[in-house]
Amino acid sequence: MLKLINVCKSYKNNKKAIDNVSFEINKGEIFGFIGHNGAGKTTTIKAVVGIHDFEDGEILINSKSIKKDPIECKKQLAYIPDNPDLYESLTGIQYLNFIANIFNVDKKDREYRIKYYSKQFEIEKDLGDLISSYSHGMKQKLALISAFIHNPNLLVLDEPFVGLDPKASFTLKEIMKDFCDKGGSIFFSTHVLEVAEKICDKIAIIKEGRVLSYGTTDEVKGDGSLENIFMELIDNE
Ligand SMILES: Nc1ncnc2c1ncn2[C@@H]1O[C@H](COP(=O)(O)OP(=O)(O)OP(=O)(O)O)[C@@H](O)[C@H]1O
Repeated sequence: MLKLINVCKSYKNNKKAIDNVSFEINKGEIFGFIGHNGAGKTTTIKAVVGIHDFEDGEILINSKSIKKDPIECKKQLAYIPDNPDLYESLTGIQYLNFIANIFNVDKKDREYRIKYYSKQFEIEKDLGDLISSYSHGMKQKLALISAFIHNPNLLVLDEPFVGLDPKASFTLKEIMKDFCDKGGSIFFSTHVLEVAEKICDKIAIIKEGRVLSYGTTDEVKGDGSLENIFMELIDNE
């Protein structure tokens, strides 16, 4: 579903933010991307979703190149950044309909998905209110609901658990598992190692733009905990 082959990106200062990053996410897999602050997670994510160009390598979404076929790739995915900018002067429901319009989602499907996900995240009764009146967590929930509106094949989430209360975090984990059980794929970054260890099929650990470890969760953590392996790799490499 998503394949990165030796992807390199530098910013204007010529320092490589990501260096030869390669990994693959298959249909039905949850993939956790972990690394310290400034490791290159957001840069990789922005390259995957077509926001950042990159000098070398290739990124394929469902076998299509994000460089050569960006529209087809973007139709397949939904991306939620770590600090989503929503249109504050719209109500929640107006925003969700706006996103549904962009992706040409028909009335029946959008109504069903809006109802289903807003109920799951318990913001059904707030959808008529202006986004400017929402708390940080409510905005995060609205952004997450918008990601499911067009039933994407690939969900790309940058730090999706930040700002969510424990109940909403639990709900999101359940929704992520359900989404992948139905054949979707998820690529997400996180600093919450317990969550990664619990829900991910595969994990990559990145440091200073290079992938230090990559494989199934069991392969990456071996006999230890993910936290131990992470600390070891980050301190020693
Ligand atoms: N717009 C930019 N211009 C120049 N350098 C940048 C830019 N964005 C990121 N970088 C640099 O690229 C490297 C990777 O940053 P990135 O934001 O990808 O890290 P991250 O792993 O997402 O970090 P965090 O966990 O703090 O969000 C860092 O050295 C950062 O300073």
